[in-house]
Amino acid sequence: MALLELDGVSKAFGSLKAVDNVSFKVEAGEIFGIAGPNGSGKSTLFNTITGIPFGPDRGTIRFDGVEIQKLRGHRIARLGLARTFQRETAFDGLTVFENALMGSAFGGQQTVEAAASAAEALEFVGFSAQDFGRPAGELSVFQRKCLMLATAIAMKPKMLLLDEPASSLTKPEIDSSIELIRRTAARGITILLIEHVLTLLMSLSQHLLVLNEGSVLALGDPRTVVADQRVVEAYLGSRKVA
Ligand SMILES: Nc1ncnc2c1ncn2[C@@H]1O[C@H](COP(=O)(O)OP(=O)(O)OP(=O)(O)O)[C@@H](O)[C@H]1O
Repeated sequence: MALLELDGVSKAFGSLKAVDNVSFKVEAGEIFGIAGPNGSGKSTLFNTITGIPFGPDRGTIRFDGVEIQKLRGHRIARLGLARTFQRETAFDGLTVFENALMGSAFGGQQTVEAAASAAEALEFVGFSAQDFGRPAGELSVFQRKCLMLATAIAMKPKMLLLDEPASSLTKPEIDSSIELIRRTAARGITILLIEHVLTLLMSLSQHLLVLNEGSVLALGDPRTVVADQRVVEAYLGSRKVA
């Protein structure tokens, strides 16, 4: 049984079909990539899956055997589905540790366990104990992305939805992100990943889905998908993908 299964999922804003009849499956343990041009519906798709801030208008979403398309965001999170956002979101006035604690507490853990998971997740993404007391507002963009990831990992999710984890990063930071996502998957967390940076998608994903104008344009092995002429025309232009 797939860990996540979408069947005919749609979401419209007025007459704009932002997500249009999308179906796919993500198997437990894999890294599944989603690409597509600006405005193709990637973030809206994540929103409909997580219920944050809204679910789909139509279609079925099954996570770990449970239909979630009508559940509220916090219920979905507590089933083990966590997400990060395109823009680095953190509570700037709270410390690094308090931010991660928000994740483990939101995930439903009690005080002692929540503190331990927060500390472990922060160390896992590269924070030292000295960083724990720093205000999140002091962090660099890369560190804020790491904090957002740690906050999600502290929830102890079965699956993590990462929305453009490499945006606004330098090449060495992108390489560090690739390594971090790989290590996160090695913890047994299934990953659904939206990204514009193709090197990241190509080096990490076992399956790649390309959205165009809200619909699935191509789905399959990443190398086959990026060689698909429709994908080249819609998304890659004339750029060659090594
Ligand atoms: N809350 C909203 N209200 C109205 N229209 C929206 C809303 N959210 C998204 N849209 C529209 O839905 C379409 C899909 O947007 P979405 O942000 O999902 O695309 P995307 O593929 O994630 O784009 P990008 O790569 O630029 O982040 C766009 O035309 C966008 O303007």
